[in-house]
Amino acid sequence: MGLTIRDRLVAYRNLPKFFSLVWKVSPRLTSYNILIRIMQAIIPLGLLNVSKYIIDEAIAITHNRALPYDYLWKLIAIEFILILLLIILGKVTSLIDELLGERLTNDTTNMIMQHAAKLDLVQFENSQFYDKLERARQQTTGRAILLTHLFSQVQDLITIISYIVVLVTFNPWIIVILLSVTLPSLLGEFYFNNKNYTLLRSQTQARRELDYLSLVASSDVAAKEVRLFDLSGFFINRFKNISRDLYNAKRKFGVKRLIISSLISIPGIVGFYLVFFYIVQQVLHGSLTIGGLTLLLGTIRQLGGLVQSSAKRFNAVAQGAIYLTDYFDFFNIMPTITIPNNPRPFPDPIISGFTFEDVGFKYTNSEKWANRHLNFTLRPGEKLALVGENGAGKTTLVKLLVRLYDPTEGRITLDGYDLKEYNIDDIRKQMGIIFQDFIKYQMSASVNIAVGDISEIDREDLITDAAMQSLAHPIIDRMPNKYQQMLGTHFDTGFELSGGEWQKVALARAYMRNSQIVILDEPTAALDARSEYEVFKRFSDITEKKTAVLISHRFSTVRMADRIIVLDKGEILEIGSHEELLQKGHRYAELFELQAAGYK
Ligand SMILES: Nc1ncnc2c1ncn2[C@@H]1O[C@H](COP(=O)(O)OP(=O)(O)OP(=O)(O)O)[C@@H](O)[C@H]1O
Repeated sequence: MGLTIRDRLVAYRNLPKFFSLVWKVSPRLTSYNILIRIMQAIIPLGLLNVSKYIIDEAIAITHNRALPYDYLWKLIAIEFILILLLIILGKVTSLIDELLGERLTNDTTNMIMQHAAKLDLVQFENSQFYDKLERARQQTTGRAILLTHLFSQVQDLITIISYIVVLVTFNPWIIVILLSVTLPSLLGEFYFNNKNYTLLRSQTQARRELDYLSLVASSDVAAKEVRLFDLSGFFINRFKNISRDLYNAKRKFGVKRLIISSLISIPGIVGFYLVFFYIVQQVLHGSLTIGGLTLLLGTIRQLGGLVQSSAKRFNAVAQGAIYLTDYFDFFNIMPTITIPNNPRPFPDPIISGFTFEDVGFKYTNSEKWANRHLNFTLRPGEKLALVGENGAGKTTLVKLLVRLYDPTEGRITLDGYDLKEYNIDDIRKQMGIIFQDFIKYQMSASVNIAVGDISEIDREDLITDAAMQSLAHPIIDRMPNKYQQMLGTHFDTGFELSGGEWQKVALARAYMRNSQIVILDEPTAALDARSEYEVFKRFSDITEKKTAVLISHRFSTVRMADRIIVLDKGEILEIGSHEELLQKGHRYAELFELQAAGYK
């Protein structure tokens, strides 16, 4: 899809907002930038004028040798100073642009991170939202380039206006003629820039695939499979085919552009020589000096170049401005899970527990109920296990409990009051939770544990204690740098752990937090059976007074819980203790027997 002139103009409306963003990043650097650019914009005209006087004075001296040289030397000195100033100012602007650009990149990235942290999980699962976030994020360097383009554009416009004033003062017709003859090539420039943008946009998917192919063929993650399945030839060929198509499309477009833009530049050249002819006539008639001739010709030549480059930049600025729409839109997205004005204090200790009152939940992008008709109470101090087949709704239930989502129907109460009446930060503070897809932070072992309660990052004793409880301590103790050991493979000094070892480290996070509720959503799936048994045994000893919810597919673990909820297609099928459920002889008993038989 190409950009219409209207799209471009609409996008330009983002620019004042963008400017105020830049201003906020650094009012000082922005003011310097503007001041220096205004100077840079006016100096070229000054230079052309000084050259005019130099030539006229030099000619006057050749006609009359008796004239003093002082004035000529002064003019040359002024020209020298102006040129020097122009060069230095150019370098200063580059530096300021670079500094301001870097600060803009950092500040906008920071703002995106801050805003993203405020938003709800639900929003991250909406693909349109995610696209917006991704585009807002990816365009960070684009915004720094846009900044330079924008300032350069304003600078060039000032120079263009100063040139037009000179020409209009001499003869307004010159401008009329020049503009009309350069119009075709100007429009051509717009047309081809737009086509080029459309071409690049249409190739985005293919280019992304190229990036992906080169990544897969050379990444550490895929190296094992690529070798074993002998896939490198396949990837390389695919890369070659796609890149050849892209190259051909680019060449075809480039050649067409070259031919047409050469043809339409002819009227401009003819027009220029008509004006040139007219100006020379004026010199021959004595109404214009040689210096005047050079001033006018220099002005016309430079004006042509400036108009062309501004036209090109107009497009670049418009494209940058279009991406700004994504950026500003992203900040208009507000969290849907809100905090009440006068939140209730979180009970400490919890008295009657969490009650699910006919709770149902549907993900926004799905028609299916992930949970439905949930009615039960999680009592304080209770150890509750959730079991059920894949997709039965165990994780969703836990996410509702910690208010990562709000129920679609029904409500959850805590000590008799709706969970929505409490401050969400308090709820989260009181929950130590580890999910099955926990994050393996490419940071030190110590940080990997401290994330459980980041405010205690300096408390080595707490971190070690937590590691002892989750059985991670012996693993960390064996590593060369112990708790300061960088984990993962991303950095040179990193030490990769096995899946189960990572889980033990992540589990320590739950012990870091001094919370009333602990939730373990299958963070032990990669542990061997003995480790999982030990982890949970310890877990129930240590969390004796705490309320705990655990999700596991291993019945040897599940049976340790006080009560077990069996979920099926999002609904509660059975609820009771291990013995009660076995006695009932329904699904739980059936699944338990099935697993036990496997071990016989
Ligand atoms: N982010 C999501 N968007 C849409 N549907 C989802 C999302 N997450 C889960 N679901 C759907 O909700 C249902 C319940 O998923 P949930 O993750 O709660 O199951 P689970 O019991 O924890 O499964 P498992 O044992 O595989 O971890 C599934 O059908 C799943 O496809």
